[in-house]
Amino acid sequence: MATPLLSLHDLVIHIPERESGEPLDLAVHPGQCWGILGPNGVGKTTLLHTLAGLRAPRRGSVRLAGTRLAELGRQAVARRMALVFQDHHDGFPATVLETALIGRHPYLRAWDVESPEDLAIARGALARVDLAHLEHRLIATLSGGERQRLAIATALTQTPELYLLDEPTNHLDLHHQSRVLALIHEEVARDGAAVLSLHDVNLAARHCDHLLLLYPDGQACWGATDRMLVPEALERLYGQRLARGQVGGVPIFIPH
Ligand SMILES: Nc1ncnc2c1ncn2[C@@H]1O[C@H](COP(=O)(O)OP(=O)(O)OP(=O)(O)O)[C@@H](O)[C@H]1O
Repeated sequence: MATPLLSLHDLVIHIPERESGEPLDLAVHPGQCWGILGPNGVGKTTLLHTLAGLRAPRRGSVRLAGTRLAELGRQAVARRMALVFQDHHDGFPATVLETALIGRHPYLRAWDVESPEDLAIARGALARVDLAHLEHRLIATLSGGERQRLAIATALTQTPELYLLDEPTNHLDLHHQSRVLALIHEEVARDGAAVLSLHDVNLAARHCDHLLLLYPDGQACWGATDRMLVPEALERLYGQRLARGQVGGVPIFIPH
């Protein structure tokens, strides 16, 4: 099989107050969309930060396209991997378009200015998340959902192969939840890959082809979505009884 875009080797993430965790050994290949599911505080964000090389694991390693993350420079990583994390800090008063253009920085040298092509890529990304009409707005004036869509647009502007997204549907209305997950699908279908944490099992069932379940005691299991969506496993994951139904051939789970 071809080299995976991302691979986890004997990886144990560092959760300060947890003694141990099951080592993760899995590979994310082009064309795959992986969902991370688990209750609050289980380590979804910590895992994504570790996969991005922003936090050291307790044990094991992460490889990006076959090379250990630790051996790659940040610019090389940023050309292949885009991150959408939960905290959006305003560094300085920037417009929506200026912020999306940050996605082109991995391709520019120190004193380069963005080219017309960079501008076209950023504008195209803003249009894909329905933000084209706000390109001149200051980001401090955006709503929570608009900020989240801008973060997605900035990642799209980066034109990476791999997306790491922490709760990408956060703050989004129903239409934009669907829209953003469809966009991720489009990127994955172009030989990309995505790893995203989600709180909504039903979105995961519909949009992810592989799932990683993280349990509070440090246990984990992973595999193809249809094998992972077992009601008993999900009930144990969340400590919540679930009723299962089906819509259009896709399972749905409702707390009861
Ligand atoms: N700097 C820190 N010091 C101590 N504990 C920490 C620190 N950072 C994170 N933790 C703890 O590590 C655990 C995992 O946090 P993480 O944010 O990865 O969880 P999560 O699964 O993303 O949660 P949520 O679903 O609530 O977003 C939590 O119990 C959190 O309180």
